[in-house]
Amino acid sequence: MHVSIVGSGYVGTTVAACLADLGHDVTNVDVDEDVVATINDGDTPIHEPGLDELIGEHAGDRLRATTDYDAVRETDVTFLALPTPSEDDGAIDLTYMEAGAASLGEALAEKDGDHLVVVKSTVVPGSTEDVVAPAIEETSGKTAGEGFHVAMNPEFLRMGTAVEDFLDPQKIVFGAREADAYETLGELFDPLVESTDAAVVETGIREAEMIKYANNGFLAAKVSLINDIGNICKEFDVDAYEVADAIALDDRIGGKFLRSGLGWGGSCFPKDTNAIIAAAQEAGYEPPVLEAAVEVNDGQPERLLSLLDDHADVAGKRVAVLGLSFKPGTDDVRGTRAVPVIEGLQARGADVVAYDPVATESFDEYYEDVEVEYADSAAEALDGAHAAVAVTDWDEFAALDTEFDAMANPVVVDGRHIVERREGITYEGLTW
Ligand SMILES: NC(=O)C1=CN([C@@H]2O[C@H](COP(=O)(O)OP(=O)(O)OC[C@H]3O[C@@H](n4cnc5c(N)ncnc54)[C@H](O)[C@@H]3O)[C@@H](O)[C@H]2O)C=CC1
Ligand SMILES: O=C(O)[C@H]1O[C@H](OP(=O)(O)OP(=O)(O)OC[C@H]2O[C@@H](n3ccc(=O)[nH]c3=O)[C@H](O)[C@@H]2O)[C@H](O)[C@@H](O)[C@@H]1O
Repeated sequence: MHVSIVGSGYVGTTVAACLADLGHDVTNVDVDEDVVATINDGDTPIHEPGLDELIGEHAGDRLRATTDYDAVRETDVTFLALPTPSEDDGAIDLTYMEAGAASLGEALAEKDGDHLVVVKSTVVPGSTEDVVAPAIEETSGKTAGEGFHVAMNPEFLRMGTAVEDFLDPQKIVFGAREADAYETLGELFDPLVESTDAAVVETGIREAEMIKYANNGFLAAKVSLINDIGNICKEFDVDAYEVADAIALDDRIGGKFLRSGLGWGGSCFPKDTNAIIAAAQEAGYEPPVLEAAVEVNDGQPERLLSLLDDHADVAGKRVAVLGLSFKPGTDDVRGTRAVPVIEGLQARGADVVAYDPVATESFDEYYEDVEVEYADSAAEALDGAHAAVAVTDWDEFAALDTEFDAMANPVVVDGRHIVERREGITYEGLTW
């Protein structure tokens, strides 16, 4: 099939390269000329394992990129993989979706024949039909359900394993109204359904939109619940990781997403929990469990710092921060817990020196206002430090050993259950 994908960030680029790999002819449309040039050169604009190989293989053949929306007319289906950030109050900001839909509508105005528009972005229930479709109608002069059709296909990939997740999904959700839309989506994803155990869920558009928030909300709340339990464990000198290993044996609970500590960050859990809470409030319902999940999450960095206060007065002292990315395996720093930790340390008067294996540059660019010294290695960060805090669970932090000997005061507060306890250091775990 001929597919266009509007927006070529983490999701749009991954989906485009994977659909090309499944045999489709794919065009990425993005407003960013650098992103477009990078893809056409056979390179990846984002860092994801396996993505460079796929783009290298298919660019110039079944995969291309352009800034020109007119290219969508040559395709049967357009996915919208545009950003859906938060407003100041946490509510979803749909301005990118509206702008993309308006440009798409202008291009479709001159297309004869049918076109399917699929919202891939995470949007609150109602957005596809009440915001995206009218924006396309306005500039195309066509009517949704006649000149073009809309559908919703949420994405569940994780950063760091995006290609693997897309090519081996547990479920594929098609939200649509008409049989034709299910059929087109079915045809598009058929190679994936045939080659994996993926379940296909055919549902309504609003249900598809909500499934994405339910998925992320459930996972975020699961981590907050284990953090809540972990905080209780800490009060009673109980190891929350031993408790988690035991409850994981009950398959109604399961063993995933039970790592307690500093809590969730990233570009999606924080924004999506806030967006669905704001949407629920707007509709007249206060969701207490999701609100509590956010509250527990927001409290974890300060709990870590208060444990540090028990062991060291860091005013005027060098403190090492180990890890800047929001999770290991990525240089993405959006929503990272490193920010509240660093700000809390600086509020205590500490001189922060931070180290991350890959995310130093992105952190420095993304958080221009956060002033820290960067080290080239964990050993350099620890050298002369009066305390260290572990923020990201990079494997290399588990291997640290004699590097702690160079600390001026060997206190380690671990927010991720990653540093090994050893002789000679005062070790404090956040929930164990
Ligand atoms: N990043 C992730 O792991 C996941 C993200 N999502 C959702 O997917 C959506 C997209 O997220 P990301 O890919 O992370 O965003 P991103 O910020 O990485 O990429 C967005 C791209 O859209 C482009 N763009 C902006 N306005 C445009 C316009 N008017 N026309 C054409 N291109 C335009 C930007 O230049 C950028 O390349 C969001 O709703 C997000 O919540 C869903 C699952 C996973
Ligand atoms: O909507 C999205 O963008 C994506 O959000 C998450 O993916 P991602 O943000 O890449 O990262 P996760 O691996 O889910 O981790 C999120 C955060 O939770 C934290 N976490 C995760 C698991 C755990 O046990 N404990 C824990 O603190 C991680 O450190 C990280 O900060 C979801 O897992 C994806 O399914 C979803 O598509």
